[in-house]
Amino acid sequence: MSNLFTLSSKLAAQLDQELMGPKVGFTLQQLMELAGFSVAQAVQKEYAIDDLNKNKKVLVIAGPGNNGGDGLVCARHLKLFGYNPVVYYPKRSSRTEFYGQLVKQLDFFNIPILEESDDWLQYLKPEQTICIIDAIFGFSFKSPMREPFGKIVDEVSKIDNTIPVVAVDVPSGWDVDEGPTSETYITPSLLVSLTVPKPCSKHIDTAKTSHYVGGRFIPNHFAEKYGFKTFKYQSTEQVMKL
Ligand SMILES: NC(=O)C1=CN([C@@H]2O[C@H](COP(=O)(O)OP(=O)(O)OC[C@H]3O[C@@H](n4cnc5c(N)ncnc54)[C@H](O)[C@@H]3O)[C@@H](O)[C@H]2O)[C@@H](O)CC1
Ligand SMILES: [K+]
Repeated sequence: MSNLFTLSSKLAAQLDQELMGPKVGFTLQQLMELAGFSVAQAVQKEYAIDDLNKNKKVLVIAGPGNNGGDGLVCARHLKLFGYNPVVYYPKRSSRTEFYGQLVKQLDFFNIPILEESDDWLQYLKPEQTICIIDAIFGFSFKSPMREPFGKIVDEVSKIDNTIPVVAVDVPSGWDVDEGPTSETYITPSLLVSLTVPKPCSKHIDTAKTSHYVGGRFIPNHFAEKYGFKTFKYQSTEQVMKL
């Protein structure tokens, strides 16, 4: 296990609340835009488009909360980067009007959005798909997993990384603090931790999984309050390989 600095699920939620609280004043929209943008940038670094894969898809699986929202934003940026994203969004968030707006933006970009009953399994074939974005659950996941997500995670884990899986913030099904302890979970090829890695990321197998940090939106004095230093991102980069 690495000696990487990590922030517990409780503190990550507290940090998030503080950023969006009255003193700091970020909106969820702002942070999600940067989070989704950074994941798209990590995908571009690890799975670049070339002549062989340019017609393939990127399957973005979006969950019901803000991790899913990061996936919706990421899909839009991937399209701008030249990829062909397809979004599987089985349980749409009705938390705020904002989610409806994100969906409208995907329509505007002609990005297909599959409903729960649509055939998303057709994209679980290496000849069809460059990579899969796991934006199902982030730092608020609590086991056991309810359907339809248990079946979805099972299907993705069955393909055994014949298509690389990119986990947004936390690999879905992993306990945020304890790691892969539940019955079904994603084993990512790439993990993009947002703001700061969560304790579960100490359980990734670094021989098989690349680990990036993204979500470049806090100053050092704020990071220090939570016991860490901001990461040394290069120039205008939105992600850094750990
Ligand atoms: N400061 C940050 O780091 C930021 C984090 N963001 C993202 O927000 C995520 C956290 O978002 P949320 O707090 O909305 O939580 P999540 O997106 O992790 O999950 C919450 C949703 O999952 C459902 N859920 C939880 N456990 C479940 C289970 N066992 N079975 C089925 N459904 C379950 C909940 O009902 C809720 O709808 C982070 O991981 C990150 O991806 C960004 O969007 C914005 C900035
Ligand atoms: K995830």
